[in-house]
Amino acid sequence: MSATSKQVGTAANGHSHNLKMLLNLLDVTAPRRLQLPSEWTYTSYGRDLAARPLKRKRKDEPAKRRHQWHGRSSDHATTFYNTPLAENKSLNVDSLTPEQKYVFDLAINQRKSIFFTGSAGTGKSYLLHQMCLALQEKHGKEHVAITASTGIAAYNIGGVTVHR
Ligand SMILES: Nc1ncnc2c1ncn2[C@@H]1O[C@H](COP(=O)(O)OP(=O)(O)OP(=O)(O)O)[C@@H](O)[C@H]1O
Repeated sequence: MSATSKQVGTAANGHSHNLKMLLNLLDVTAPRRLQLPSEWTYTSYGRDLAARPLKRKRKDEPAKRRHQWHGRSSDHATTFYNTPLAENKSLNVDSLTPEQKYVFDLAINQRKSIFFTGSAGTGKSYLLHQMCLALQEKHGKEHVAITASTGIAAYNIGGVTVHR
């Protein structure tokens, strides 16, 4: 009976000790005095501390680079020409494969609304860039909008997200 009580007592003490350790670790009681390196801290204050240099860095980024990543430019053509895929690429219809040429012709010459797809690396992005270049040449850069449903997809094709 006494052994059981002792065991219970020890367990309770252990819990309280563990709780104290946890509170110390999380520094719930005094978050403002937290001095641990940011990667060791788990309080919201610690996360704030860790995020501060990133926020500062983001603020210091040149405006042009921010436009490039977040597509905040109203000039879609500027964003398009800043993407790695579009760099050093000019309109070259002769470079297209017969399948690419077929799709290109449907969209650009026959003005059809089209959906094209294919396996990875079959040249969809390349074709899309060529079509964008052709449309920009035909109608002017400011009249061609390139959009995608997610930020990463938009960045890949030099566009902006649809909701912008
Ligand atoms: N007609 C072409 N002439 C020259 N290079 C091409 C042509 N078509 C595609 N490529 C090149 O082939 C590679 C793959 O093409 P691309 O990235 O357009 O494929 P994708 O179908 O968009 O791939 P993913 O589905 O993985 O995004 C790229 O390096 C691209 O420049």
